[in-house]
Amino acid sequence: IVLFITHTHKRNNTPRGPPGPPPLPLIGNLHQLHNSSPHLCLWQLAKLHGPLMSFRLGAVQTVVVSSARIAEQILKTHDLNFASRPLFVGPRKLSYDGLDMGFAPYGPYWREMKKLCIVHLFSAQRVRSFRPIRENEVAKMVRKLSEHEASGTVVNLTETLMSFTNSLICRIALGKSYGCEYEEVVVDEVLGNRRSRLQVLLNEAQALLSEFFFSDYFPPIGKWVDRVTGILSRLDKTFKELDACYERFIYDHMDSAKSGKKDNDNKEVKDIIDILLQLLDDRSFTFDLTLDHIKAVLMNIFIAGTDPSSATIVWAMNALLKNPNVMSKVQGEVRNLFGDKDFINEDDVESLPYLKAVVKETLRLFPPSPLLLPRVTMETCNIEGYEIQAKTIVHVNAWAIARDPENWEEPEKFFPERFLESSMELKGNDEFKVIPFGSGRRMCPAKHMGIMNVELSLANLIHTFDWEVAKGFDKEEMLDTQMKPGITMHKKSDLYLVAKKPTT
Ligand code: HEM
Repeated sequence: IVLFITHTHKRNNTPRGPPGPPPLPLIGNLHQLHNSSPHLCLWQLAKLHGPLMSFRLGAVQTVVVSSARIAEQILKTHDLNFASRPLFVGPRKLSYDGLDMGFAPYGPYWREMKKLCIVHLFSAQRVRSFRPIRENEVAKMVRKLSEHEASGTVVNLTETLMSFTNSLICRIALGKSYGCEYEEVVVDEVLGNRRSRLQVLLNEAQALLSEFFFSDYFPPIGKWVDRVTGILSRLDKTFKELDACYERFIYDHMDSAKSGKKDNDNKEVKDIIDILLQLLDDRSFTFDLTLDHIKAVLMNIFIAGTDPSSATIVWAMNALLKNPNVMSKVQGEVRNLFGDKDFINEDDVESLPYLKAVVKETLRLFPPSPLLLPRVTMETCNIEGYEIQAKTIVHVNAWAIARDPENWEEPEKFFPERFLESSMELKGNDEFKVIPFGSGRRMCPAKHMGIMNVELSLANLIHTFDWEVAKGFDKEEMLDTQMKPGITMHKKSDLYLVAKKPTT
């Protein structure tokens, strides 16, 4: 009786956690999520349980935020307490035990690594220095597409854009496109398009970063299950191959620095490895920079730098093909101003407000990281009267927030005009209605680079060509908005299109 009374008293006086769906024994709410689009399942659940919802995945307590008001609490008011990341099995391995910037837990090491990245890799001056590479790679892509246009052959635009962003990031990070020297793999059965081995490895790493590892959710038996399913050996194999690639890139740079010959496509522009190798002798950091730190940063640049940009351009083209009025308005803007030019450069893009609005509207409706990257609480705290325990995993559903009818008129409509009338810059620090780059301390440090990649390539794609869905493909099916599973939200069906010379 004494135990019963003490227990009941304690329970009545314990602050309440956020509401949520009742968990099943052992698995919790795992059965309510499916891997291909967890943000959609969580959005539906949030409609029933509210914008601050808690649930359990195996042994892991999780909270999901689905409104701009609560996102502001998490990413601004209490940002410090929510600034850490959980180091799950996949990210732990691929980030050399959290030596990178994206997956490292919050603390003195992450702060120092962030300083290094912001000052040396993502500063406005550094991003400007990569401009010739961006313009050169976009021009190369347009030349390739012109060959298709001249011969009237079908283009897999999704694959073209993946290769473009991969090639761009290779030149920014490594000085040249290494990928092609590795064995190539056919990835497109219809047209026989191929991807370089490096691209295939990065895609595998991307998949592994969001794969379900039992060890993360069922600690005592999980490792054993992961061994049996083979996922741990898949992770090990990908890690070893990628590690060998990074090592080769770094040693090639060291060799050419010793010999004084720059084996590079970039002429005067310093690439990311050049910059990081110079920092090896810099004693101003609180830790000794090693090759593993450089490899971990390279992983971030490759994974974060390639997929979100190509996914966004694909979603933008998909939306424009589905909305011909918007397509002709944005093409009108570009062609009226620059009709006589062969190439739209980065200065030209600055005078295209409607194109910029199209990119913002794309990022609102199709944020490439719909749940941002997961956070973990450092201490127990109180949000809107609910207690959130320390070590709770937190997902911010940027997808749901950007479609909330409380904040957006006709939220499902692709309507770039809504951004012409507002000064919203997707910065996230004062506007939480649309946060494709996250916000607060862990916000994307390369927002400008990401937006510039998307705006420049989109401007040239729609300026140089008119686009149609290729004959023999079902238009409705191809332009649907289904997504592939993964840490970045890619469109499920590839865009098979025909590029044509503009008629007017
Ligand atoms: C359209 C393009 C891009 C989008 C939409 C995007 C989006 C994001 C998002 C949502 C996050 C997590 C933010 C949070 O947790 O609050 C993030 C983090 C990050 N992004 Fe981006 N990103 C883009 C391009 C890039 C590029 C080009 C790079 C680098 C070359 C990059 C590097 C990073 C890094 C290093 C982080 C981790 C930051 C940290 O945890 O401290 N991103 N990005």
